[in-house]
Amino acid sequence: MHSVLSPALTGIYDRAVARSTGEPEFHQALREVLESIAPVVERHPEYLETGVVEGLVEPERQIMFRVPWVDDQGTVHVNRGYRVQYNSALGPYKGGLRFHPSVNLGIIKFLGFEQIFKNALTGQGIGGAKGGSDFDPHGRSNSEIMRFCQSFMSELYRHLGEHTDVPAGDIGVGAREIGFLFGQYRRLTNRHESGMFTGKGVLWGGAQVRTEATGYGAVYFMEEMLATKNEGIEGKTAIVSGSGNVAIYAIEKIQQLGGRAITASDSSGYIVDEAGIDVELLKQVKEVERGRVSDYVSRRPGSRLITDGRVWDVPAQLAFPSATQNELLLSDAQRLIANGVIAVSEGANMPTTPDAVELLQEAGVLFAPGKAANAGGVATSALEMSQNASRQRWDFSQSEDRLHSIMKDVHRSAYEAAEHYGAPGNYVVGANAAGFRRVADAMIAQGLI
Ligand SMILES: NC(=O)c1ccc[n+]([C@@H]2O[C@H](COP(=O)([O-])OP(=O)(O)OC[C@H]3O[C@@H](n4cnc5c(N)ncnc54)[C@H](O)[C@@H]3O)[C@@H](O)[C@H]2O)c1
Repeated sequence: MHSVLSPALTGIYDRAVARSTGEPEFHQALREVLESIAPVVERHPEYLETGVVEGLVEPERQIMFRVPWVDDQGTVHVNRGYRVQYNSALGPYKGGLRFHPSVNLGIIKFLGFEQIFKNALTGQGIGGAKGGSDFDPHGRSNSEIMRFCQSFMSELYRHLGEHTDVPAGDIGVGAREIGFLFGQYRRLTNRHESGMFTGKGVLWGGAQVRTEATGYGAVYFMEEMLATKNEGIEGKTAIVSGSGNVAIYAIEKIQQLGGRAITASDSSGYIVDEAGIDVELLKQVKEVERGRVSDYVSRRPGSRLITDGRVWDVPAQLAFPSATQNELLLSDAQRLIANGVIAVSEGANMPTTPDAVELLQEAGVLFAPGKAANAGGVATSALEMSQNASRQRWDFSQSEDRLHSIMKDVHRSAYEAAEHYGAPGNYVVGANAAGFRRVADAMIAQGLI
C-alpha cells in the first residue's frame, strides 16, 4: 500500500483531509480506499468526471449532539453523541453505535466510511452510517446505562426510522443497550417500529444468529480464503484478540470447525489457554458477569494471564484481530510472520495498521480486511430488517445457512474483483473495488444530489 495516487485522486484526498483536521483514523481509511479504487477509476473515468468519488468521501449528513445524564450519586455528566449518515444510495443508512471513551468525530467518520463499502459488498439494500458517544459504560450501573441510553435517544430518534436510518450495536452497545434505546424510541414516537434497530432481543423482533453473525462470518471468510489454497481450519491453532461480541463468536465457530482458538484479550491483558478457550466460561465471565479476562484464568486450570505483552506474540497459524482499530502493528505483523501465520481475518474494523497489512501481504499471508471479513454482522442485520418487514421469523439453522452463503458471496466478489483489477489475492483491493462500484453506479443513476 501507500502507492502513489493519481493527481485527481490526490486532489480529492487532500481536499478531504483539509476539511477534516484532527481525524487521523478517517484519513487512514480514506487513503486505503482511494489507493484500492485507483485501478477502477483508471478504467472508468466517468467515476471522476461525474464527481462521484468527490461526493462519496463527504458524508451526506453529520449530526453531533449533547447528551446530559445524572449518575447514581446525583452528579450531572455531559457526553457528546454522534451520527454520521454517510451514504444512502443503496438503501437506508445502516451501521452500529459505539459507546467508548475514545469515540470522536474522526473515529465515527472512518467507521461510517468503511460501512458504505461493507454494506454494498453484502449485496443487501443498505446504505452506510455509524454513530455513538464518548460515554464510558465500564463500571456503570444498569440504571446509569438506562438513563444514558434514554437521553441519547431523546435527540437521536428524530433522525432515525426504518426507511431512514437503522442503527445496531458495536463496541459498548450490546443487547442491553439496544433494549433501552429501542424502548425510548418506541416511547417517543408511539410506534413499535421493529425495523428501526437491529440486534434486538429475539423475543421482540430480533433475528436468530445476529449475535453470532460477525464472529461466525469472520471465520467463514477465513475458511473461504484457506480453501483457495486447499487448506482448512481443522487442526489449526488460532489467536483471537478481544473478548466481546465478535471475539467470543469467532472463537466458538473456530472450535466448531475443528480449530483451536487459544487466546482472548481485553484492556487488562490477554489470556492463553493451550487446551482451547472454554467458550461457555468466557461467555459467563464477559456476557453475564461483565468481568475481566483475569476472572477466566482464576477459574480455568492451565490457562494464564499476560498483562505486559502482545497477544500477537503467541504462535499460531491463524489470527483474528477482533477488538478495535489499529491494534495490530508492524512489529506484531513481523512476529506473526516469524511464528508461521498463514492467514489473518479482521473481525474488528481496521485493526491492522497499513504498514502491517503491506508486510503481511508481501509475505504471502492471506489477509481479509474487516469490511469483507466482518460483513456477516450487518448482512444478518439486513436479514433482520427483512423479517421485521414481512413479520416472519426464521429459525437458527435457516439464518445460519443464509449467513454462510452471504459470506461465500462476499468472498467471491472480493476475490474476483481483485483478479479483475490486476491484484490477484489482494482482498483489500478486491473488497474496496467491488463495494465501490456498486455504490458509485447507484450514485450516478440517481444524479447529482
Ligand atoms: N458487533 C458487531 O456486529 C460488529 C460488526 C462489525 C464489526 N465490528 C467491530 O468489531 C470490533 C469489536 O466490536 P464488538 O462488537 O465485539 O465490541 P464489544 O464491546 O462486544 O467488545 C470489544 C472488545 O474489544 C476490547 N477493546 C475495545 N477497545 C479496546 C481498546 N482500546 N484496547 C483494548 N481492548 C479494547 C474490549 O475489551 C472487548 O473485549 C470493533 O472494531 C467493531 O467495530 C463489530
